[in-house]
Amino acid sequence: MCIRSKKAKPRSPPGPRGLPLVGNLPFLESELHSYFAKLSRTYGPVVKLQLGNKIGIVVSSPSTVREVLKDQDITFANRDAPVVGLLATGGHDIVWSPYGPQWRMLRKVCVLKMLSNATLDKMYSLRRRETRKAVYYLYVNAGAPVNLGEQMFLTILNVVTKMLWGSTVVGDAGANVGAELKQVMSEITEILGLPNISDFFPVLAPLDLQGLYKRISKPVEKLNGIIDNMIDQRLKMVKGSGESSGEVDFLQFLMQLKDENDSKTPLTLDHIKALLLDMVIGGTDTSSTSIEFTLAEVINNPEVMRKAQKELDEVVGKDNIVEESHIHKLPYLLAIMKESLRLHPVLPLLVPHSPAEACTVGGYAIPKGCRVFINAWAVHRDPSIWENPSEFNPDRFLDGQWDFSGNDFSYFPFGSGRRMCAGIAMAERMVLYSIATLLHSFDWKVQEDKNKLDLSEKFGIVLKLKNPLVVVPIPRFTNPALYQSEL
Ligand code: HEM
Repeated sequence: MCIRSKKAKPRSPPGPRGLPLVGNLPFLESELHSYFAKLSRTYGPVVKLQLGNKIGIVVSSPSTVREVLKDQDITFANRDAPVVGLLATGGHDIVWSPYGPQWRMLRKVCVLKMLSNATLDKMYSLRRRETRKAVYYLYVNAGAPVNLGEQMFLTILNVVTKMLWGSTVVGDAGANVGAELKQVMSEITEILGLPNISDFFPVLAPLDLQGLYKRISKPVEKLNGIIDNMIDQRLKMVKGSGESSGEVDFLQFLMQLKDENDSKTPLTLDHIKALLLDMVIGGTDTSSTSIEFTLAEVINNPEVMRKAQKELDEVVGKDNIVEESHIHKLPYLLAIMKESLRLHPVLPLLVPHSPAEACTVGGYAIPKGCRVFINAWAVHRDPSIWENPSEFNPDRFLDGQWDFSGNDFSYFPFGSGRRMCAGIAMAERMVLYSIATLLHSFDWKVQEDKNKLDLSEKFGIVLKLKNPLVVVPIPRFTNPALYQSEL
């Protein structure tokens, strides 16, 4: 229910003046998250922007975020889908579906079945294998600078795609698909991150003035081709004519679910394709970028690295390798992940929400259908909430006061409420297991000509490090057998 005052008509939120027709569009800065934080310091926790024909609302205090994501959760459960985003998934996926029966059915399949702890447990061997391969690669290249961000992206991409269709493609075919996916995904995410006139002036959308729709069409077509091919191969396997490694994967599971067809809202092939896309696009870049930021922060804070390695040595030992079963015994490591996601929430403005009806937030009028940016990045660095907010200090999370549940509106890196991240369980496993393995297996040094790593951020659909994380791994184990690719 929307909260409406019966007395005075609520005022429009304050915000910077714009130009006729285009409004504030020409003044948007490329680092949107820090620009919005600056506006909030001037205009307050609810700011209005005129973005062409569209109204943008920036929300950036715990109490106003709570009004949006908790008190009026249902009203704000819609998305304002970008034109190019809809082209990629046809609107059949979770991320861009409007709040309704289709979204509910997809989310249920995803959270309760595909990404449940039970299913994720069954897939541990896949995550382990890919992580061991990465460790071996780093060992072989020890002592020399490696692009750790790129390595982590490839590792997570392999983990995610193996979980999606690992037993569908076997051998070299899998590696080729990985390389092709990396290419098309970087093209798609780059275009998704660019402001598009078609979103701000829907009447102009058919003209595609910046050519973004045309540009994204090619990689989207390729991505669809890859996924169609996976589905074809899986269908052939069902008929008994394909190879299989014997492991269960999401695609296999979704095809079974489609055939069972026991829901009022049936799962179609279009849904399956769109769900796979959500997992690849939504799951890979977010997780690998978090790993990258976390390692970069730890390397810049040698005392944190020392404490993390001490904890790992005590729990895992130095003549053993990290397993996922160790993770719950590593509270300092969890505090490191939380602190990294506080300083660098990889979706700093979440995914834009949109109210289904006019309502009020912070006492201001919020029009139906506007684009709401929830500035998690600004809340996570608010000095009235966090002591020395720009300092990387995992200790602040050791008392367990904040978690990933989204119940506290001072800390919500995965969002909160109905539309919060559907992949938290998987993200937590992949990120913690990777950073535990990287810190346990290696010491990390910056390149000789540098004292510290530059942690400047670059805004995009996913917040990234501006400069690639190039660092030097130094093996910690005396027994070289612990670095062999698969133990
Ligand atoms: C560290 C890694 C990750 C972070 C920080 C993260 C964060 C987020 C955030 C902030 C949202 C938007 C919440 C909102 O708009 O209110 C989101 C949505 C979503 N995430 Fe994640 N995510 C991560 C990894 C993953 C993974 C691994 C998957 C799946 C494999 C995933 C699947 C999704 C989906 C499907 C949505 C859309 C939910 C909906 O609209 O109902 N995410 N995520």
